[in-house]
Amino acid sequence: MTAKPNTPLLDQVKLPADLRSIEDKDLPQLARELRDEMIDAVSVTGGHLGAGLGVVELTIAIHKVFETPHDRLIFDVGHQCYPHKILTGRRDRIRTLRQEDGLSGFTKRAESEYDPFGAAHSSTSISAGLGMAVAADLSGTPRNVIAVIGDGALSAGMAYEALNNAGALDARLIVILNDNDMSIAPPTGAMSAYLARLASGRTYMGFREFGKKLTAYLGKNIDRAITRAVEHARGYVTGGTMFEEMGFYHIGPIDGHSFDHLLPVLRNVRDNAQGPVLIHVVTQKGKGYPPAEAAADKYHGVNKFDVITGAQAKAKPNAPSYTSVFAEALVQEARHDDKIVGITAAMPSGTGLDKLQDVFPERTFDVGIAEQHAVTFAAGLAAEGYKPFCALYSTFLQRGYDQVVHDVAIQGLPVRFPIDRAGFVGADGPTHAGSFDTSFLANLPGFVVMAAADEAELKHMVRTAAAYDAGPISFRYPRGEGVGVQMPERGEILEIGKGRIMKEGTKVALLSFGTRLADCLLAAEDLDAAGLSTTVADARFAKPLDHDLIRRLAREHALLITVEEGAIGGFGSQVAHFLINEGLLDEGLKLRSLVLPDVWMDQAKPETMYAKAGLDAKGIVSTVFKAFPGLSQEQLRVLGV
Ligand SMILES: Cc1ncc(C[n+]2csc(CCOP(=O)(O)OP(=O)(O)O)c2C)c(N)n1
Ligand SMILES: CC(=O)[C@@H](O)[C@H](O)COP(=O)(O)O
Ligand SMILES: [Mg+2]
Repeated sequence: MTAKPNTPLLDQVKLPADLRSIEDKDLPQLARELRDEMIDAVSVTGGHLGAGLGVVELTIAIHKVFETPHDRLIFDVGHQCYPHKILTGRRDRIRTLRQEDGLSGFTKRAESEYDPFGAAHSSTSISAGLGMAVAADLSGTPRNVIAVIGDGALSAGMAYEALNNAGALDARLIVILNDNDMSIAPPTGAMSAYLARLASGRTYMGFREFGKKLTAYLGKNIDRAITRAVEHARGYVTGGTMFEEMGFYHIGPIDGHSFDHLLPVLRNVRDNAQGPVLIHVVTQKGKGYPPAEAAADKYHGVNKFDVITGAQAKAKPNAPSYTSVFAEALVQEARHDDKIVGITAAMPSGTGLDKLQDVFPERTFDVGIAEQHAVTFAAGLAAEGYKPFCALYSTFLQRGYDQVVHDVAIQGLPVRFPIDRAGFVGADGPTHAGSFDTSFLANLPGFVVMAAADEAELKHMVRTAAAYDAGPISFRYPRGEGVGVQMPERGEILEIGKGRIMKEGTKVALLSFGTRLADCLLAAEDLDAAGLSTTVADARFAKPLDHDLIRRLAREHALLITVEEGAIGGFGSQVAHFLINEGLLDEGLKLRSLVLPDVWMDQAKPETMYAKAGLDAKGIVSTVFKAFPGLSQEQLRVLGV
């Protein structure tokens, strides 16, 4: 296809097949148009911008050379997939990105045949790609499988498990390492230094050019065994890369923004590769958009913004964010106790540990995208008398669960787990929802499990966790801003296992765990007005439970409802289990447990998601109404149900 006069090339590309008829020489023009389209789209949707800008040429080149979707293209994390989505039939929906009923912000199987594997959690692409490559071998299906993984994602252990296995299986898998020398923050760890050496080694490049020409020549004429021998020999001359030692044919580094580099290498690999190949491309996160290029975070995640100036829309917060309250409270406690250390898994700004890093850099550790390691690293510190705050988003804590059980809980080590992004997170959708941490922590013997009802409670829980040395302790809090309550200068130390009564009633008891407390208080106003006198209590602890409080609520009310921003198996289940075995249900108490629904809820505004889940004031009132079918018309009118 040659560009029609006065018609943007991008308008002629509905699917990659259209792209493949564009001449190589016109691809830079297509890249310019694609980059502009993406910038414009994200300026109105917000989302992940920097990563996608860095892979515009790479994405075009891959779809140009490989027969997607027959050839499988997997993006690691998937936050860089916006160019891919625009090129694969979703341009018309790209401005619905990360919104209710809109496109996912990550790759998603259900969304397109061009998304063979969903992502969002990091470092899964090589494993999934290897699975698909082996499936192709087993089924005798000639197919290329390409996994695009970033340098940050390559700091996770899972990536090495996959590289190790791929090398052993000698599978026909193409791994493209997208090295932009950035994670969300600048990368940490020895791997990023190693990659930097690879990307800058002139001598290495010189020897490699000669070695590659020789290998390529031999590779065409002699079977793979010889080629591998030569490759190995080359390694001795040029100091083979770690990837080659793991059985990969390593190509690069090459310029990931140059079609002159990308196209011949991809075509050569497509036509000649027999075993696993790793192509190391060097790109720039935020490429082509000066405000992103200039930003420290390369516009990794942005709000809506002005395309001309790059200025991001900043909603005026009514209250400080939970993350900032946590960060300031931790710094405050760290000033009082030099045993307090902070650990993040590549999310310093997201968790707020960058604030601790500013004040106590020597007591703050960014271990890379390595949650498993983060947890056991914290356990090692705790074993030596330190007070580690291992700050992980709820969803990412899932990655280190066995370490929580095996290395922390069984040994009763006093690791502190600040769990941010508890409950629905909104735009990131089901992959990032913090749904399960209460369920998977409150069942561990010896664990103390807390949830902050508001930002003042969060300060108390940071102080309590800092003071608690008897074993592991966690406290969860949601994404976004607090409720605007008065905050203490410094948190108080809470009595472990003790909840609090917020308001007294006589007929209905609402027992909240976490920030649904505000909705419980609102619901109680309506219930009181309808003559259903309602008690509201804040449990504060899912473990140990406040047995005295629960007994009292059970004995003095007709209906007890537990409310939490977590899946079944968490706080409500713990309470129900206690009530059952205490015989407190034998006396006719009505019990209801409000939890996150047993479905993967797609992205929307969190308040919309909670309303859909029946976890807002209206949903709580409705639950009471259903528990008392004999309500009068007047009561129903007052309840608005
Ligand atoms: C298991 C897990 N931990 C943390 C994250 C948060 N996260 C999303 S993208 C990212 C950085 C990825 O860096 P890289 O792979 O280099 O991609 P780039 O943004 O540079 O293109 C992180 C830490 C995640 N998605 N998954
Ligand atoms: C892609 C990824 O996993 C992170 O960028 C995540 O989206 C950050 O979430 P927050 O925006 O809640 O910090
Ligand atoms: Mg990177």
